[in-house]
Amino acid sequence: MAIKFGRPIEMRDTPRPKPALAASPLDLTIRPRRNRKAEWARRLVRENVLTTDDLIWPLFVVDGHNQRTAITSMPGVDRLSVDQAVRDAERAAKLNIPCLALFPYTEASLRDEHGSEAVNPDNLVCKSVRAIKKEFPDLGVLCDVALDPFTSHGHDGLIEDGRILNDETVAVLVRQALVQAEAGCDIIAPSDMMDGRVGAIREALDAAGFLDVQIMAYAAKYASAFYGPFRDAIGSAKTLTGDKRTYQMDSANSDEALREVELDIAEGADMVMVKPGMPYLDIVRRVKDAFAMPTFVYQVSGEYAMIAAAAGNGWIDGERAMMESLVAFKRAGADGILTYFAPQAAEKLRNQG
Ligand SMILES: NCC(=O)CCC(=O)O
Ligand SMILES: [Mg+2]
Repeated sequence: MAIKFGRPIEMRDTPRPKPALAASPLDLTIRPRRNRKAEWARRLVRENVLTTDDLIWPLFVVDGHNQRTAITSMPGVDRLSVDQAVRDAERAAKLNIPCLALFPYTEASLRDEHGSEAVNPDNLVCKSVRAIKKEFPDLGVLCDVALDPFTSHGHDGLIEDGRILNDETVAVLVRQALVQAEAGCDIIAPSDMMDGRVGAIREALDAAGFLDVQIMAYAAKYASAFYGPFRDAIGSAKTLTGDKRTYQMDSANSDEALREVELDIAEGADMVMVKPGMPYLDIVRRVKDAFAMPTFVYQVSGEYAMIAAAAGNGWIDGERAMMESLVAFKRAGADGILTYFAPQAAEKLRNQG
């Protein structure tokens, strides 16, 4: 069955004609509907506004030239060769989207147990950063720090005897962050959930003179089924062995998110993030209220896929669901949103004037 929003019926400002249905008026002094009577009135009392300034657009990059390959589980999102990523950067700049986030699809032959390609200064992410910053120096570029796009086992860290090694992983992440900063990345975003990585990365960035490179910590990142399509996009869906529950958070927890965020702030995070988005709006609100930090939220691939798939089937109005989901993040307290809808949302906002 098609679920659509009806077109709003606006009341006229002129006196009503005789009502068709007779009823004695209720004795109501307060009628909340008055403030909703017309679009101008709704605009006047609106509490939260989404703007293009709130958007970070994640892109997937792949080796090759002049390539845009569709990602089946993310309708409308492509993997891009570096030259095409630069074209999307141009689109972002034209739309005034402040920042891009880059994720690589690493060739199978370059993946190994240690994620060595992550620290290669010429890997796809570093190449893309250089190419984008060269043409669009004023566009922000965020790079994810974690090993999952580079490991043969699909985990974010190094493994020994089936265990994820925290401190050894942090040492590699520090090197990964440094090659990204050297390539020109503006925001380093550790998404690995190892303990102590923010502090270690901050110290190394400062020691190398990258005093202005920001850190956006994926501070409260939950072990989530909603990452499925992302793993298709970066090619780790088939290789991932087991799950990530020894490092990503348990979806039943909320106080723990505050402790995680507090640690990352103490270690030097400039901005914090909650991920996924829509199932965790309560966490966004708690984090914003508790720390008053720049707080971001990631509307992840599965959230995107649900809306895109339902819209593609004609089951919901995709554009309205997109805008409703994005303003919900603002209402929950987010200062910004990483979303695959960024270009469509920015276009819609521009056309609205
Ligand atoms: N570190 C980045 C992600 O894991 C993104 C997940 C998603 O979009 O599903
Ligand atoms: Mg942590």
